[in-house]
Amino acid sequence: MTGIGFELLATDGRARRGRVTTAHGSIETPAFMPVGTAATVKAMTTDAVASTGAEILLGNTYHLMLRPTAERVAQLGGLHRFMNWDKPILTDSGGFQVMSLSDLRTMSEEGVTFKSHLDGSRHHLTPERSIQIQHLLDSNITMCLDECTPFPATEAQAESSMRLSMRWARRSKDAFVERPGYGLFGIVQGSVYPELRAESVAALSDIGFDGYAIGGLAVGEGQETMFTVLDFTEPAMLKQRPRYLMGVGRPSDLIGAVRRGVDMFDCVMPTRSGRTGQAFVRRGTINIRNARHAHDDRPLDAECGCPACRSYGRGYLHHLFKANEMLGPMLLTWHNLHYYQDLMREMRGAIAEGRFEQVASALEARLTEGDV
Ligand SMILES: COC(=O)c1ccc(CCNc2nc3cc4nc(N)[nH]c(=O)c4cc3[nH]2)cc1
Ligand SMILES: [Zn+2]
Repeated sequence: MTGIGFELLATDGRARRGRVTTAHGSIETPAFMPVGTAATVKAMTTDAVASTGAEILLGNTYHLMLRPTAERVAQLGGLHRFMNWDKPILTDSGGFQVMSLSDLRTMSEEGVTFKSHLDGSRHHLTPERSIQIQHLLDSNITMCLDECTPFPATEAQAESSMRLSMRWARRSKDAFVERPGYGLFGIVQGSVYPELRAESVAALSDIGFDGYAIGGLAVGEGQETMFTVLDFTEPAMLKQRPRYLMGVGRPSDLIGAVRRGVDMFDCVMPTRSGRTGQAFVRRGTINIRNARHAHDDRPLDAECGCPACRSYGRGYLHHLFKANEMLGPMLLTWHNLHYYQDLMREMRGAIAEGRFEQVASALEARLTEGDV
């Protein structure tokens, strides 16, 4: 098998149950990837991440090229060895992070030049350099360097941005070193415009990739627009290849996107909001810092089997956050990741049994019960 493998095991409507196979193991889909930006899923050991059921992590080219550099990670055995995670890793290519984190950046046909948000040093990222960095990291799934088209964008702006990304996709593919168990994903752009999305899907399919990400979403367009874009983009995408919706999302986003044929997800939501005291539970969300949890001895979610819910009450978690104790962010991060994996596992089972719509509607109905 050169590249990565993908088996489509079952479908239920447009929802898909599949399996991605890589050199570091397989991933059951639909799958959620915890974000491990700087070679760590913040506040979690890799054993803790594995205990939630996660089978693949996301790393970031942008952060790791700045610190400690890709060459240092390679020198120390690659990202798997470096961070003690022996399962698959996907790395984003850096374009999105440059635009959202660095300053003084200039875009050209060649690539993007930017100043580090850490120390102001200048850096140059091209498709070729991004692919080389992800190779040095020993990433199982490499992402093409693209431009995430800002939202909103006029059709002309979106067209020009998407076509640049398609030229960069060709250069990324030419720079990628094919290895069994390692793959390269293209990224569909085109903002909210059906013809541009279709042109991008066709361009990437002609080049040929191991999987196809849907980029340019979760950039402030809102859930309804995101679903509309999925509704007209997904049908044109190759069925025998994984689809990855970048940067998504909240539980209701995941349910709606799985319903529309997405196989893979990543988002900082469960980890970043966990650190600020927001817990995702089956009935909605809980802000543990709210005074009404101070005397409540119930677990965050009675149906959750995570270490936080098994051993601690809301009153204790409330105390930890009020006292700014580091165990607070650790436990809420662990809970959120565990809940996200439970949600994906429940959807995988439902698709396999042909009960997706029934299960998804019930999950969505419970979520609207609000802050509990
Ligand atoms: C507490 O939660 C948060 O702070 C928080 C912040 C941002 C997002 C949204 C992230 N959205 C997003 N990430 C993305 C990453 C991307 N990478 C590439 N290469 N190309 C893209 O086209 C692209 C689009 C994205 N959209 C979600 C949650
Ligand atoms: Zn829990």
